[in-house]
Amino acid sequence: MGSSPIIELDAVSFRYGRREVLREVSVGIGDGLTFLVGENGAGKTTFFRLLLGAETPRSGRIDLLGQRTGRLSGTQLRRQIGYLPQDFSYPGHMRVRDFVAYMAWLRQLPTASIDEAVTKALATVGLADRAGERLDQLSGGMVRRAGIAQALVHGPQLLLLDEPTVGLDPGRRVKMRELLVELSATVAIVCSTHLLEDVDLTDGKMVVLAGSRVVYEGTSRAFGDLVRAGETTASTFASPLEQAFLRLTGVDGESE
Ligand SMILES: Nc1ncnc2c1ncn2[C@@H]1O[C@H](COP(=O)(O)OP(=O)(O)OP(=O)(O)O)[C@@H](O)[C@H]1O
Repeated sequence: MGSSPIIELDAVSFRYGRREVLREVSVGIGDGLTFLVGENGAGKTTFFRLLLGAETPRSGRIDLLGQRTGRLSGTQLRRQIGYLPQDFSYPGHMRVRDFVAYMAWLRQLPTASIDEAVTKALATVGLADRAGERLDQLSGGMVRRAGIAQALVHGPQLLLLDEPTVGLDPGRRVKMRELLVELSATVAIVCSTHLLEDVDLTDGKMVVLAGSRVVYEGTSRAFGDLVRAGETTASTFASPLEQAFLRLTGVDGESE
């Protein structure tokens, strides 16, 4: 994992009205794969919206790709970042290939390169053989993969994926994790999840959000070690991984 900071937050605070979401959060994210982990409502989507300039921090500084977020133009954002929103809505009637091509065109990829870029993006996510099908003919996991294809088709420097595993069964979540690990060799990825099973504990980095703070920032391997070394009794039903998470986040049971 490289050390160049792609995302840097310095003492960032944000609230919706009286609801505090981030309190003086400082964190740096570099190359490779980073999992942004937090319970429902922890602020993962808000974190992405702040990066994208869709929300403005109340205080603090956010640098993205070496520039202060507010100063990046819409065009720069579209070209350099690939985003898969959590509530990924897609035109079901469109064919997979046409949809990804349309998204490439929106990101202002030169027309002459679109065909090749779409073919490459669909092959990368394992959808080459479904390119001619309508999106509403795909399974949930395939739709998410089409969502990733549209996010990376224009060759961005950074992929922001908001809960790409939502609604997927355990087998498909494992496949998604494998895909992200593979992709992260060529593009920096921040992937949010509330499911610890999604995190690759052999590689990559983790940022854990809870109580408006970053409660863990480090490699996921070190988090795994922490888990194995921990002797918590947070919940007898939780796996060791969940126990460590519950201890860090101070939550024992369902939130919200
Ligand atoms: N537009 C909004 N106005 C007011 N409160 C909001 C708004 N959007 C989010 N919130 C609140 O801010 C907090 C953080 O929400 P956010 O969607 O960022 O969390 P999350 O970690 O992405 O959650 P989830 O895993 O459920 O998607 C929650 O308490 C949520 O209810």
